[in-house]
Amino acid sequence: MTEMLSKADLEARLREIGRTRYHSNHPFQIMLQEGRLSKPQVQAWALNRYYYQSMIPVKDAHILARLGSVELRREWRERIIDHDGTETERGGIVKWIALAEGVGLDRDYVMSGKGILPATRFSVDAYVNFVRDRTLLEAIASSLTELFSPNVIGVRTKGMLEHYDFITPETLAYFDKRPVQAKRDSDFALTYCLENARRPEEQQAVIDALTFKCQVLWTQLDALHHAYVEPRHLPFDAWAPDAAQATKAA
Ligand SMILES: O=C(O)c1cc(C(=O)O)c2c(n1)C(=O)C(=O)c1cc(C(=O)O)[nH]c1-2
Repeated sequence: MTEMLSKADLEARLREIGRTRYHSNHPFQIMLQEGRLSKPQVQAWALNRYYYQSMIPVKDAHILARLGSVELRREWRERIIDHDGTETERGGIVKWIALAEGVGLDRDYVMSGKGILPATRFSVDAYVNFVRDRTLLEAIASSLTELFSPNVIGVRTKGMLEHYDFITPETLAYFDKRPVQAKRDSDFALTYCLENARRPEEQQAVIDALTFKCQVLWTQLDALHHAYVEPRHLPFDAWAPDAAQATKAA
């Protein structure tokens, strides 16, 4: 890109990436929300996504350490609090464990990280490393997928409650606060990126960071689909639906 885009044009480019590349378009996501997955396939999703959830505050701590003002740090630290919680309020990580238990997985097994797909680990670690190693602008831009998450969370939650008899509102409590938090966080990140991408190369870096992050999310669903839907090639050491240690005794 050689031309400088207006802020409105850069925002339009970012929204177009979300429209085409966000994981809301992934076949596994569509099967999940349409009730076309079996219980073990939903369990595999919950188990693997725990690793993503557990690493979000770690990647946000990398960003926090690089923010140069009290105001920016105060804003960003909310993300870590949302996931880690406080003495009085459950955070997202604890709520995700409850979700995993709610679909019948054993909490210690989920927290151990054993049995997740290698591609889950590789893509989540790639996200954390990207945020650690790239510029602050790219690190912040890589969170912009959250511009698109309120919509997919709404569709997914509604669909799961409608279609699966083993899913209750309590199980999905993780998602209750996410749309509001995601809107607050992504509005802030978008404003930051639009204001701080002051050269064409920086604008391109923002676009590339969002594209990369869409790939991080997409790869996780590709891996689930490959292992648990079609062709069911289970990698060595991955959780198998009948693995006794992973599911609660009835
Ligand atoms: O349910 C979803 O589809 C979804 C998507 C995303 C996202 O777009 O990265 C996040 C979340 N959920 C989420 O719960 C969350 O805490 C979160 C943090 C981040 C981030 O990159 O900082 N993305 C997401």
